[in-house]
Amino acid sequence: MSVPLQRIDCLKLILDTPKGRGVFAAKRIEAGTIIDTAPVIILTVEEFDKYIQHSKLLNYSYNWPKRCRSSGKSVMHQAIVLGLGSMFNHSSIRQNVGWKRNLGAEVVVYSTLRDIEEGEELLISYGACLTFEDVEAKQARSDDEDGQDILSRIDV
Ligand SMILES: C[S@@+](CC[C@H](N)C(=O)[O-])C[C@H]1O[C@@H](n2cnc3c(N)ncnc32)[C@H](O)[C@@H]1O
Repeated sequence: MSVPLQRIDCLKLILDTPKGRGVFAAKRIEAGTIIDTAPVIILTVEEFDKYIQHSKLLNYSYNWPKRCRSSGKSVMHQAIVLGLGSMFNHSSIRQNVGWKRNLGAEVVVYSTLRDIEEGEELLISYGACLTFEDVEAKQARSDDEDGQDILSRIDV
């Protein structure tokens, strides 16, 4: 069995964003473009519970459903995504890259959800359960508080 590995070459890694390292477009990328195909390392439940969840690698793991050989039931595992897949930052409102697990090939395929302009960050959604404070949510809250502050000073 072989898996085609696709990655576009017009990307750059910026090291010092407010979210740490992040992937940016070095030129315009059209909607529907495959950005990367990232192989994963699937962890056993024990490996994750005993070691990985207590380490930095927790921040680089994805839920990975796997069929149990004996029961035939699907059991949720965790997988570490290799390469570029681990460098995409999260946005709840500005995500421009979608991702899909290919369970058989043990890869995650990332593709653009819309046209992305040169200089834009490539952002995915990690879902609702974040293990860190989202800088965008923090920014939105402080913008909101500034608005409330201005309103409270207006005499009506
Ligand atoms: C998969 S890594 C992404 C690459 C990471 N920035 C790095 O330098 O290794 C996930 C980590 O990036 C950071 N991160 C991603 N999205 C973020 C966001 N919206 N707000 C704050 N930190 C974010 C968090 O530290 C998170 O644990």
